[in-house]
Amino acid sequence: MSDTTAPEIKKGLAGVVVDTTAISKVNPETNSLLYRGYPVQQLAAQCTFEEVAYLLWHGELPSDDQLAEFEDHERAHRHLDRVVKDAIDALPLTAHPMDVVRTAISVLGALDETLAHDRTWIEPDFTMQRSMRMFAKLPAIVAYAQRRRRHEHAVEPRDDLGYSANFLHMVFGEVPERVVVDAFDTSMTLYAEHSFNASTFTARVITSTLSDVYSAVTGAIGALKGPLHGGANEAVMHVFSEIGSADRAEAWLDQALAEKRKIMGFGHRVYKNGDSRVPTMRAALDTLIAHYDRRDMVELYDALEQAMDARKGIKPNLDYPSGPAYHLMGFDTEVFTPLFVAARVTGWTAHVMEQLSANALIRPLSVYNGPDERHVPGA
Ligand SMILES: CC(=O)SCCNC(=O)CCNC(=O)[C@H](O)C(C)(C)COP(=O)(O)OP(=O)(O)OC[C@H]1O[C@@H](n2cnc3c(N)ncnc32)[C@H](O)[C@@H]1OP(=O)(O)O
Ligand SMILES: O=C([O-])CC(=O)C(=O)O
Repeated sequence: MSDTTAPEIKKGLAGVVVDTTAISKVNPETNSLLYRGYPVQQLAAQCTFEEVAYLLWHGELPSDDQLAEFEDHERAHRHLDRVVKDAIDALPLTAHPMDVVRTAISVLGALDETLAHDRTWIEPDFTMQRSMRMFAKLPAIVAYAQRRRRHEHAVEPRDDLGYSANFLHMVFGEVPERVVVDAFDTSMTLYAEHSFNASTFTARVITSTLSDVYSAVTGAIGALKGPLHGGANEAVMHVFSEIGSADRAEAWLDQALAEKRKIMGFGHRVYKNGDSRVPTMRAALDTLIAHYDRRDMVELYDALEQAMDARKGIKPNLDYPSGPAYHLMGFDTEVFTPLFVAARVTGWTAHVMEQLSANALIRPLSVYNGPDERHVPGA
């Protein structure tokens, strides 16, 4: 008898609702994104990234006192231990910065003595403290990764600077003008959180086994690296280099589509009419283009966007404006996705805490389509 009850397979879990979350709401119908109820555009305009991190972890925006205490903690944990620097130095200079960042987070976990001694790592206090440490140290890790590639010495953090100004100081050895710091801070807020995307889901799967928060973040970094997810911001810059100038965008696109290539920085699993974060990041990119006097960049940006809309009706995602923005700020292309890590560690760890608070092991089913049962000769 044929099986008439074969389960429906949802490839890529497309359209599958797996849990609830109170951290963010992605709404493709209204093209909106809320963090804990607040529109992300308002957070980007009114709040620092530190305030956004506090909101994601605690559910509410901080009072002045709470923010001061939070900033003190963040500033106190910015330094990178010699052991972590040594571990990074053991890697070849050719290692991709995403691999450097993933390794550094893994090393931080291995150095955490609590993990060696007991299983309190699933307790909320432990997870919150360690999330803060990773959040505070990631700028130093990313800065170290870029400066090392350039054969430059490490720059120590400054505790008189906010998160974004200090981040840029550690990468470039100086604090850039306000317009650059603001654009960078905006990008951090926009990248911070996006419900059950692939890397966040990875973090939740790892957490669901009652593993620790470092392991969850290490795995999430691996998931983010791929060009269908966070790796797209780096890939956008490679596309821009391939195209060269605005007048070549249409011909380049026609050929790329004929070769069935996916155009990096376009399309989204959830948003089908444009990514809610793009207008805010595009506005930030425009301020950078004016600041650095790079009209050529926006001409190429617009030409490819218009050609893609005309050919496929597919809109840009957040990685499309972020890639050129980070390029103008002076980051190496390979460091773009690590910047995404530094922002998204807030969202990932908020999800780790949410998962732990109402845990169920994540373990879906599959339909077997391999050979029928057979026997090893002689068995
Ligand atoms: C921050 C982020 O992570 S945002 C995502 C960043 N990733 C990228 O920019 C990579 C490029 N984009 C893509 O590959 C896809 O749009 C994804 C992976 C993001 C989403 O993909 P899915 O939801 O699985 O949509 P899917 O791949 O099925 O696309 C539907 C159709 O649109 C096409 N399409 C979607 N995105 C693109 C693209 N960027 N370039 C060309 N065609 C595309 C697909 O080829 C497919 O066409 P078909 O129906 O003729 O086969
Ligand atoms: O939501 C997604 O699938 C990808 C994305 O935009 C993000 O993680 O920011």
